Amino acid sequence: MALDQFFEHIQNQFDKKLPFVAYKKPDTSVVKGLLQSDAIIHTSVDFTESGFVFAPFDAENEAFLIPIENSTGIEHEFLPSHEFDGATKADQSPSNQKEFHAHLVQKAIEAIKNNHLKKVVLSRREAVQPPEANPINLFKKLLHTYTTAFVYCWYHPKVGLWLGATPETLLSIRGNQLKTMSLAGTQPFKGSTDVVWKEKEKEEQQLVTDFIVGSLETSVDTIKVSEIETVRAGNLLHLRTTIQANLKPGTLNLKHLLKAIHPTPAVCGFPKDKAKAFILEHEGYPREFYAGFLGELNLKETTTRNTNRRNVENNAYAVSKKVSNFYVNLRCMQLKDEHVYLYVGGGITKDSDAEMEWEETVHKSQTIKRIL
Ligand SMILES: C=C(O[C@@H]1C=C(C(=O)O)C=C[C@H]1O)C(=O)O
Repeated sequence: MALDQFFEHIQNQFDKKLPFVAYKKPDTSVVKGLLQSDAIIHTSVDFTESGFVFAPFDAENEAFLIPIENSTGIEHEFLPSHEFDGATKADQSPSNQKEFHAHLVQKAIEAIKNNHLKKVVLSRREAVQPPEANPINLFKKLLHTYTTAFVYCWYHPKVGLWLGATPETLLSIRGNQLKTMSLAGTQPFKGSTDVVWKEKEKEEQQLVTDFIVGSLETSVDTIKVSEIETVRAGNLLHLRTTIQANLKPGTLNLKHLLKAIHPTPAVCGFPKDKAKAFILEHEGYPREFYAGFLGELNLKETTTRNTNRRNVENNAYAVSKKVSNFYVNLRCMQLKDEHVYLYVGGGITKDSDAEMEWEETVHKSQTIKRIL
């Protein structure tokens, strides 16, 4: 199958109003698709199913599933033709949202100063001009522009269509090995990753690391936490810590792990329940799948090993592992009922400045705006 045919399959599926997901994992050169054969809504009950999961911010709501057994998988090598230079475009964010956002940030700072919260991530939804291009073309543009992101296009006729290019891994599980990251703190990329971070950013990122390590503790044997590094995501820089662990033998319980870790303080806040309640009460719009998570659920990965001894027919043996790779749904947009929305947010702490928090959401909105 040629690459054009890959995209034609996805386009046909969309034209037939059948569910699908197409995606490329960070730093890989394969674009994959999972095309569901019916238009039924499937959900994940306990994350023991196999397929591709699309879960909302609010874990009380349903996580949708494209089950492996009801779908056809396709894939193709994908080599990006050009890389994005990181240039920032002029601000086109609606100023009428600015006042509301500043108010919201102020309310959060008060709640933090009154000791109700330590951090809360506040976001907004921005309606953008419907792009002329169709979603499959937008997906292609995202693929070419953001090579180190998890880039996806997810569609269900009864739910909507989402596209994104996220820099954040929620959880990767391969056999008994677990990987995740703490990603927080934002500044515009201006040509170098050798930058200075303020205490505010360092503290808010450390809070995410501590939360993740704490929430994994009962499920893992050993845990390795990397040094903090500065990473680039399109026109932005973030602070990142990589966390790796071995799950206690025989204890893989994805439902339990996800409940503990999602949503992290990178997209919700701390303490989790209070931050979530603040968001649901004050943000003034439904996040739906923004800051939720999505990705491969319990896929079987088989690697063949050969012991290299001659004339022994059955010395090649297959090792099979269950693999899950979930990403946080950030830098995303939604096409729904003739509307096009993009979603952006940032972490608020006691040291936040309302104007700068607004600017941060404007910068984040450019990840999507530049492909429209
Ligand atoms: C909430 C978003 O991003 C998250 C919040 C960040 C921050 O507060 O600095 C940085 C990266 C992400 O973990 C978003 O992109 O909408």
